[in-house]
Amino acid sequence: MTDDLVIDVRGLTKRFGGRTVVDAVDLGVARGRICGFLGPNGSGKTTTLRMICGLLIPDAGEGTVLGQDLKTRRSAIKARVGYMTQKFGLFSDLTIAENLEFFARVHGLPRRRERVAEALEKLGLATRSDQLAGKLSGGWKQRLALAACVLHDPEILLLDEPTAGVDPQARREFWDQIHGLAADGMTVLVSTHYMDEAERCHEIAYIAYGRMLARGSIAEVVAGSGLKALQGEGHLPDGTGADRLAAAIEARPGVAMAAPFGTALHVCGPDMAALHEAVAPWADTIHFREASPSLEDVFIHLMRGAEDNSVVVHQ
Ligand SMILES: Nc1ncnc2c1ncn2[C@@H]1O[C@H](COP(=O)(O)OP(=O)(O)OP(=O)(O)O)[C@@H](O)[C@H]1O
Repeated sequence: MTDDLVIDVRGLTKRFGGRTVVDAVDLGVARGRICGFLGPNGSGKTTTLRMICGLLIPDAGEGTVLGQDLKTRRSAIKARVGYMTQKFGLFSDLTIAENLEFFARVHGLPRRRERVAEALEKLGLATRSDQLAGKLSGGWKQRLALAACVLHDPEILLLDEPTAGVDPQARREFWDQIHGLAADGMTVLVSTHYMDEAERCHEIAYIAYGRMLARGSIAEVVAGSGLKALQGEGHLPDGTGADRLAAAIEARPGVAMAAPFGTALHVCGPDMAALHEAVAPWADTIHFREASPSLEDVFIHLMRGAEDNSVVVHQ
């Protein structure tokens, strides 16, 4: 194990039927880091998380989680990892405290009452402990699910789209909780489709069609994509806004994608000179300035360049 890598896996591979849904994925995450796991639907994020927490046996690959061998020490890994699934099951007719007591019992935890009290306190649930889980808003339900996942004092949290469908304020508070846990030494691997959440991670990993396509800090991933961008604003003489030129500009050579953002147009491609050339027919009246590509631009670009693995190959 590399010194402080608490997740250190290489070549992780999983096949279902004839399809390789996770294909030779390498991932290292150091203690106390929050790593965002991004990628299109069905790209293998959940499957990777399940292999890392010892729930699913990889078909190939090796590595350690918390220094424990992924192949031979799955039970030891499971005991020290908290895993919040996409549809984490809570009992709607039990209170917050009763739900936590139930999970503490399932884990066979000693000092149940104290642990529940600690989790309630740590995640800001103490004042609501008597509320029925079924009556909570989406954000509070997710917070309760998070409390249930940390009851057994895990050292790693694997969170699978924990805030899907939760409003921005509640998502922000949820992320504040995640940062609080990480500040205390928790390592977090969290899958998400939200770009603002990716930006709250220390580092990100982007997977498409089972393959890891980008890894690093946001600045590293954006720079590594080699993508350049122009931002266009203004109107043509006939009143057409820059945002309406997306299709025409995307069809030009050298343009990987063009997309409206409000009244502005975002144009991306691998070569800045080619981008300027592509927008030249409109540049008299539309003002195009060089911009940094967004993380979303980079992800869409990576995904379009990746090979679709959704076709079943029967062997
Ligand atoms: N037990 C299984 N049997 C067969 N196929 C499966 C199984 N589990 C997952 N898959 C397939 O593997 C692929 C990867 O699924 P996975 O859930 O890991 O993707 P994901 O990136 O988490 O997707 P999402 O963002 O939609 O949650 C999908 O095509 C899925 O249908």
